[in-house]
Amino acid sequence: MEALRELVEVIRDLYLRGWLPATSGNFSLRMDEDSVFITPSGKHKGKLTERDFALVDLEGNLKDGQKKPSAETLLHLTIYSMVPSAKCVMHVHSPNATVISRLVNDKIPLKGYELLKAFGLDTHEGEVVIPIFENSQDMPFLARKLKDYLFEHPDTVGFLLKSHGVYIWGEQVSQALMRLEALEFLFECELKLAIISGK
Ligand SMILES: CSCCC(=O)C(=O)COP(=O)(O)O
Ligand SMILES: [Zn+2]
Repeated sequence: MEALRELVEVIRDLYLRGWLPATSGNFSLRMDEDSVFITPSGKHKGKLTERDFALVDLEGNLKDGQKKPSAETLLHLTIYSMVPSAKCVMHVHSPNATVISRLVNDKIPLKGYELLKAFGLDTHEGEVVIPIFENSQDMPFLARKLKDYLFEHPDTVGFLLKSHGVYIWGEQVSQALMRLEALEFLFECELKLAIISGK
């Protein structure tokens, strides 16, 4: 399947960028109303193939085979249920996302950047807010927090888990990747500005 092949290539590339160290990160692709391909838990992301993906329904039940879906499957499924346009979800442990999540509380407002157009804004004058949730191993708890937030803020484009990493989604693999690259760049800019201004 073309989109899954494309996603596997993207994952390898992101691994080589150093955004998926030590088996971290997870990725999914919505196939139809009730089927999602998701990366297996604990697998090295530089060596993944299309055959490694688990197929689950929107409640996280395996639809076939014996694969162990990502431990963070519930977060992917919450995004698909709350953002019907989302067809691909990416989660990485990129350095800038992880560092900025530790430095800032609650949310990161991104304003004035030309690259905000990656999120569908017409001009640099708009604002994109990236919320930061406390990290937790309790996925149902985290999924409830995320669901409540997305209900209140339906235009959300992604979020951070504190000291953990970033989640982003898109209407197809290429849009999710573009938005991930844009966010990582904007986080790097914000971190550099914080260093320069001594904040
Ligand atoms: C070794 S990374 C810790 C788990 C994690 O945060 C992650 O992104 C990967 O979890 P998965 O179950 O999808 O392999
Ligand atoms: Zn993670």
